[in-house]
Order: sequence, then C-alpha cells, then structure tokens
Amino acid sequence: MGPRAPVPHGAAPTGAAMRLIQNMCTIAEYPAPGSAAAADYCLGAAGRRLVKIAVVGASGVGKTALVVRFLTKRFIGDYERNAGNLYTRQVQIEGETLAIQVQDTPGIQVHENGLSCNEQLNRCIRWADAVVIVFSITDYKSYELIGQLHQLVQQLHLGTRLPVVVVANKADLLHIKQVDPQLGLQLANVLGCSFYEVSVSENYNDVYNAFHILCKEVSHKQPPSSTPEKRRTSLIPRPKSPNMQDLKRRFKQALSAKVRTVTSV
Ligand SMILES: Nc1nc2c(ncn2[C@@H]2O[C@H](COP(=O)(O)OP(=O)(O)OP(=O)(O)O)[C@@H](O)[C@H]2O)c(=O)[nH]1
Repeated sequence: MGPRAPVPHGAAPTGAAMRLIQNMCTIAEYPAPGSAAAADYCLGAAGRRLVKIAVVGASGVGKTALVVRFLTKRFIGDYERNAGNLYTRQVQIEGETLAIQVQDTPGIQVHENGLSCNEQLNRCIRWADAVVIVFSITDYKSYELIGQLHQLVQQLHLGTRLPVVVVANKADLLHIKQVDPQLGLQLANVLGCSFYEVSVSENYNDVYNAFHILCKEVSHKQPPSSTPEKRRTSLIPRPKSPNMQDLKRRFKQALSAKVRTVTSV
C-alpha cells in the first residue's frame, strides 16, 4: 500500500475514501502562491500542463462523491461533511498527459439574504481554471443556486470566460425527484455551460466525461506553446550575427599584412 494521505483538519471523506486517494491536501496545506512548492504543484515533476478544477454546489448534492468517483472510479456512499480537499490526478487529453487538480469545496448554505459565500469558496473559484457546478435532482434549492454560483464565477473572473460544466446528480433517485434534469440542461444552455446528468452512485463514464470536457476546454484555452519547457527554449540566446564592419576591417588587415610580406621578399 502507498503512503497514507494526510488527514486534513476538520471533516473529511471516510477512511475508505482516504485510503483510495493518495495525493491529497487541504486548501490550508496548499503551497503559498509564488513559492517553489507552488511551482512544483503547478507543473508536477514531469513539467506537465496543469488544469485546476473547483467543484461547487449546495450541501449534500454529492460533490465529494463525484470527485472521489472521478479519481478512483469507486462510489463510497458515506462521507463526513467536507472542509475542502484538493486532489490530483493525470488525464490524457488529445494525446497529451495533463496534471489536474480537483478542489472539493464545502457545501453552500442558502440563507434568506442569499448565499453563505465564505472567503474559502471565493479563493477556490479564483484559483480555478474551470468550475463544476453540481446540483441534485432531489433538491430544488440546489438547482436554484446554479445561477448565483455562475454569477459568482463570472464576478471572480472578470474579463475571462471560465469553462463551467453544470452537473445534475443523483439521476438514480427518480422516485424523489424535485427537478426535471431538462431544466438543468435549459439553464446550462442559457448560461453557456456544458451540461451532464449523472448518477455518481451508478455510472462512472458520465462523471468522467463531465471532467474530461472541462479539461479539454481549458487545454484549448492554454496553447501548449505557453508551457515553461517551450518558454525556456525561447530564452536560449541566439548566436550574435557577425559584425560586418569588424569582418571587413580584419580582412583588410590580413590582406595588407600579406602584401607587406610579399613586397619584403
Ligand atoms: N443515490 C445517490 N446518492 C448519492 C449520489 N451521489 C451522492 N450521493 C449521496 O449523497 C450524500 C451526500 O454526498 P456528499 O458527496 O457528501 O455531498 P457533498 O455535496 O460533498 O456534501 P457537503 O460536504 O455537505 O457539501 C451521501 O450520502 C452520498 O452517498 C448519487 O448519485 N445517488
């Protein structure tokens, strides 16, 4: 068995989930921006391009289950309430291996006067290259939150169109459905987001596809030429072009020396 994942402060996935996920830390443990450790995080040992994804949504919609399913292909039914863990894995996108980091975020509570958006959530969204907004088809309030969360993403990324996918989870619980997944699709279309209806408990492929499409969108937005490897090669100094004046002068000197030698014979 590999090394145990560090146990984060506060609540976390159950022991079973923890043992499945090797490469994990909490937001608090994330290296400070600009530090050497952060640079390692950004590229990984192999210098791969990095895609950072934040998973947001109301409490209990299945965010942790979704992330764990994506990372391990397993559904682990029971999680303690989440304090915000960061997970990493690699994915193949169009022949390129990308390092991806997935940030699970604490569930949002809805109050009469709006969202309880703490600074931790804002920080996660600011940090992300792409966002998964999750709602549950068994919870109408979680559906109503989508618009506000999308707005928050836009506010925190002014001037950029961040790739966002809306995920309607718990598709297996049709008997207690409160939201028709069609509504989710319509809203996603209006917001210009991709949409997936999934059952984290019953299907891995849909979960994988939702993350895959985000990675693809991000990778298209960050052309490979911006990778540090490429930038490094462009920093290698080009040989200086020969100075023509200098060459001419030296040629003349050599010529006159030869003439002198010939005349002295
Ligand atoms: N039937 C069913 N249950 C699910 C599905 N996805 C998640 N669950 C269950 O829903 C409950 C909540 O899942 P979590 O992953 O903890 O939800 P969360 O959004 O991370 O919750 P917070 O940590 O409070 O934000 C758990 O009991 C899961 O087993 C699903 O697709 N189908």
